[in-house]
Amino acid sequence: MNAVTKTYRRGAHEVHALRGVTVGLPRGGFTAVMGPSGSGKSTFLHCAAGLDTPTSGTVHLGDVELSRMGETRLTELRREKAGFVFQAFNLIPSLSVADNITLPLRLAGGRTDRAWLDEVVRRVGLGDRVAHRPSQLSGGQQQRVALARALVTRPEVVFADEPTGALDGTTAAEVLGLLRQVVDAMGQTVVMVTHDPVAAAYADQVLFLAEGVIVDTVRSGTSDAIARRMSALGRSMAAV
Ligand SMILES: Nc1ncnc2c1ncn2[C@@H]1O[C@H](COP(=O)(O)OP(=O)(O)OP(=O)(O)O)[C@@H](O)[C@H]1O
Repeated sequence: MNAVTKTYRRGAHEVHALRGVTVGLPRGGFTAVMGPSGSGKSTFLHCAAGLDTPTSGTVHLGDVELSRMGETRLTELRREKAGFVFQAFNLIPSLSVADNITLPLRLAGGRTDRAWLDEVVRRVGLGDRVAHRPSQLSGGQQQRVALARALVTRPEVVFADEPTGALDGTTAAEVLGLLRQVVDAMGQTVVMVTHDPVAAAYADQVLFLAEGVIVDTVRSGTSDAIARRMSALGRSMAAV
């Protein structure tokens, strides 16, 4: 993404959620995005994924430029090139695990590659649960379904917005370990917004946003180092 700004209008006011963000997210890498509340993390993710369009600047997803695309084409492109994992899992309760996972393929009018589906289900450890309904699964298992659904289209990037926000520590660690594994073993690119330094430490690099700009990047940071960077950011914001 290059020189991306996003300005929201709230009544007579303008909110500058992103103020000129230029960053390349490494293909086959795991990037975490952190920052104080209101720093623009969700806006960044939404612009990067084509869920929202920037006010100015350009966004590429793979080799396609999103920023000037109409809504219909953008929707198609998101289905083809982006996978999503949200805090609230967002599974369809009336569908089985298998049907939840293959939903993006059906929406895109594509065929299900049986071998790939089996591979994805195996990788996320859901082999014996495919006939279950989401309500019959634990939170961690539901998030595994969401991850499988995100991977099934072989997306350019998996975008995860607080994927462990609703999970306890042990279950969160399992889901983060899986995200790490899809990067290492499958070469998948993952971008994750998180508040949690422990979660961010699973990433290869952590981008720190403050007031709509990237103010720092930490590579291969421990959770302690990331937490220290975050609290320093909090203090400098509080001093403004
Ligand atoms: N649709 C919208 N309309 C108006 N203002 C918005 C909208 N979405 C976000 N904002 C504002 O833009 C700024 C950045 O919001 P954003 O949600 O990207 O931050 P964030 O870092 O994800 O915050 P949090 O950690 O609290 O989720 C905030 O001031 C927010 O109030």
